[in-house]
Amino acid sequence: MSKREDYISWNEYFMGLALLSGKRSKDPTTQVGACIIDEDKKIVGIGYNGFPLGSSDDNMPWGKQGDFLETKYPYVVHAELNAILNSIKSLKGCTVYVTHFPCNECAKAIVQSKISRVIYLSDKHKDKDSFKASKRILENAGIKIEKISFGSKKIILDFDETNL
Ligand SMILES: Nc1ccn([C@H]2C[C@H](O)[C@@H](COP(=O)(O)O)O2)c(=O)n1
Ligand SMILES: [Zn+2]
Repeated sequence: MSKREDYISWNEYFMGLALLSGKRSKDPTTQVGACIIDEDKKIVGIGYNGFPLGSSDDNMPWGKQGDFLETKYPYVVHAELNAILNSIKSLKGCTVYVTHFPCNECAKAIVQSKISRVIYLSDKHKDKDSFKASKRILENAGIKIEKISFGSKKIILDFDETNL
């Protein structure tokens, strides 16, 4: 019997984990996931966007417009920051896979934690100033930035045990 040839690539594996992590997000508009790996391709941090620990989701707003204090924006912890805060070791030289290009606040945290590469899937917020600032922060710090695309590739997770 010869080996399987249609196994997933490392990029598909780690971005897949970032996408799966984003599925935990309760944000009704944008679900973001991040997965940090070290130079040995070991997963060292993972996260998604959500309210801070202990903040009941039922008491916090998920809106986007109107009174700033009644929107999600001042309260949500971004996926990249959660992945950094959840990390189990120093992140020097690590790579972060993130479903959406980091904002300026996450870019600062990425730089400060010495992550050296950002691989992202979507730049849907690219016209916002915070994302222009973020690109500047990352580029100025010499962080490698890569957009990956898998075309229309889909990975289906089947939880039916009889199909395993
Ligand atoms: N790189 C990013 C970008 C965004 N987020 C979070 C922050 C919010 O929960 C949501 C964006 O909401 P929208 O303005 O699209 O309604 O995504 C993140 O965690 N990391
Ligand atoms: Zn952010």
